[in-house]
Amino acid sequence: MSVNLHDYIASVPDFPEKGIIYRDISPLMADGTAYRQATDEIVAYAWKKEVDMIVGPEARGFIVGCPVAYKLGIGFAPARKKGKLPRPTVSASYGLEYGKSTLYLHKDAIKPGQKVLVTDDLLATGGTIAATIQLVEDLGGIVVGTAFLIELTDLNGRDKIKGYDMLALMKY
Ligand SMILES: O=P(O)(O)OC[C@H]1O[C@H](OP(=O)(O)OP(=O)(O)O)[C@H](O)[C@@H]1O
Ligand SMILES: Nc1ncnc2[nH]cnc12
Repeated sequence: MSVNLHDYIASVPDFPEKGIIYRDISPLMADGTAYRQATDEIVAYAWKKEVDMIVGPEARGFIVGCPVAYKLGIGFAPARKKGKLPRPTVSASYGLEYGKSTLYLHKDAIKPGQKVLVTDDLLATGGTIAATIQLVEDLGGIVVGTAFLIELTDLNGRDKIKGYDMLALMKY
């Protein structure tokens, strides 16, 4: 059975605290068929790219990346927010649609030369993905692709990752 992934994102809830149109992936993740279908599409992409390792930013990059890593039998490294990782890290700061943040990756998370796929739920301004790519590259990893459930095309996040291959399952 195949489902229309857009249907799960179509109802846009208000999120007054953030003051933006918020694309909530929760309904998609809550449906096993939709979650598996979205995961399988990213698995097929990662398989073609011969990915060795997946890196995803906290928090929703984990939701997208971990099942892909599990299916391929490869590792997943979390890029985390401030104060979460216990061992030495590299870090990168970035701007968001609603604020600023910094991401951290353990220095031993990636081996130089490993082919890495970066996953996240959504590409908005591109700050998060650009920072995650920077962390991987600081450690000598090769970013062979990026994969998202959603791309918000008006925010031109793509421009921040020019030169990197990209898969977006849904565009708004
Ligand atoms: O392309 P950008 O403008 O960088 O925005 C996209 C990022 O924003 C959201 O994460 P958020 O920082 O809100 O963290 P969360 O996943 O912990 O909610 C989303 O999950 C992406 O990671
Ligand atoms: N518009 C949006 N909806 C959901 N998550 C986001 N992260 C950044 N922008 C977002």
